[in-house]
Amino acid sequence: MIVMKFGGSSVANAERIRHVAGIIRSFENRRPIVVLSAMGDTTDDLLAAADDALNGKVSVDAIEKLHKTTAAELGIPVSEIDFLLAELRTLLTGISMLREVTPRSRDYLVSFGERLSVRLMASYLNTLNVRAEFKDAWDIGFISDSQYTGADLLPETWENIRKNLTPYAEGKKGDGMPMPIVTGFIAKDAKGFITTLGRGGSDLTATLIGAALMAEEVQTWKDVDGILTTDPRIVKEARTVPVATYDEVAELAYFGAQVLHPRSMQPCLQTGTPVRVKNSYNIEAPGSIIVTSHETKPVPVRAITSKKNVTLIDIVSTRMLGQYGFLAKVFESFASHSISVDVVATSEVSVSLTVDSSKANFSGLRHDLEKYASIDIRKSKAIVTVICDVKRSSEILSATFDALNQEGINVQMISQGASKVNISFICDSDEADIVVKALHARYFGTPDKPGLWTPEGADQ
Ligand SMILES: Nc1ncnc2c1ncn2[C@@H]1O[C@H](COP(=O)(O)OP(=O)(O)O)[C@@H](O)[C@H]1O
Ligand SMILES: N[C@@H](CC(=O)OP(=O)(O)O)C(=O)O
Repeated sequence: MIVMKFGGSSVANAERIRHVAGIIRSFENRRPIVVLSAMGDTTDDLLAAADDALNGKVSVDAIEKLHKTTAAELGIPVSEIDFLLAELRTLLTGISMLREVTPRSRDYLVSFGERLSVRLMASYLNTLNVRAEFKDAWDIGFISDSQYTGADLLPETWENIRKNLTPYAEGKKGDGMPMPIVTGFIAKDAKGFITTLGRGGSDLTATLIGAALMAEEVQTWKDVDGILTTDPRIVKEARTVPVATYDEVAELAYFGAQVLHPRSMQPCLQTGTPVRVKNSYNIEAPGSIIVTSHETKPVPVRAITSKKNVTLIDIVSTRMLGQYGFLAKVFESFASHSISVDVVATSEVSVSLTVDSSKANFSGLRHDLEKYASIDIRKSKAIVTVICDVKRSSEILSATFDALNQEGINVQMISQGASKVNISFICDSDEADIVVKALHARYFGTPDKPGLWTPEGADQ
């Protein structure tokens, strides 16, 4: 049994859905369980519709048009999705009348994307004589806490998945059991309210199902040839990383690579279930396989990623010079304002750290910290992270600083050591792309100049 997850870009319209159905059929002998995201940019469109509704405008026509047109082009009766579209319109009308939307309502609203796409795919597969049945994730036991817009799945989800999907997983082709087409990204909390797992959360739905059922592998199908050496929108020569470890991919995702959801590696890391990243627009490409660190050899540099819009905070002790407990007090202040920290560099009397600017209210924090320290808050910074073999850090850092020096870039902070697979640098946000390009060129080369290493780790 395998799990096949298709992201929004892979199911963006009727033609893509037909193409994906063909991919699913080509794997029918491996007893696939399919996880889908919303079609194309539907999640963003639903969030935009919520904002319009807050201003009194119910704008669901484009979303309705996309899904109704897709149903018609696939030869599916619109009745399969009509009731969902009607419910969506009612919800948006309600939001426009109330002029308010809570995180809970926002989750309810965005859930329509995945609920629509699985109904379309299941119906279409049945027209191809592939017995398929859509499953809203809560129908197979996805239960989460109530942290709306960023919910954590509860442990009982694992057993629920086994109970609900093992009969299918252990069945055989032709036994009449319908192929589950499961909504990614969404779940329900104990009170029965719909929750979402954080943007990009369909990857986590897929890896959890794969881990719970001990699948042969989890395939995540995207619009790129696999995990690439960096974001191809920054460096178009980015190359496919053939193999990576769960830890490397988790750090890559956490530090900005959109390609996989930051928490999605955890379940398969626990069970050792391989994850394969494939391109639904180029099915011949081998993709990337994600395995445990015992199953692959380290390479000097695996990939580079960047995370912009971070804030660098420098904190220098005034009254606690040399006294233990300074750092504990600092982190206690951050915790009391629910601000999570990304990268840290410390000395006995000072600490520098980065936080995600979009999530932090600094006034309360500043008030706390200034009781015992002087602080300097610097916004519009970026973290550039090199996923690498830190045992070769001297060689990597030498090449890195030489490349940055040539670009006239001054690194404002560096962090290495906490993680065994990453070195992070802080620079200004508007320098981040220059840094990524310079490092990618130095490590992997450009069309007219070889770099130091190949993505497979060989010296060039
Ligand atoms: N290191 C990387 N490797 C591959 N893709 C990356 C990387 N960093 C950023 N990306 C971007 O992530 C996108 C794929 O992620 P996503 O849009 O979530 O796919 P999907 O919606 O199909 O699941 C790619 O189109 C690419 O632009
Ligand atoms: N549709 C949701 C969930 C998701 O994972 O989407 P995608 O697979 O397209 O990244 C989102 O946009 O966040």
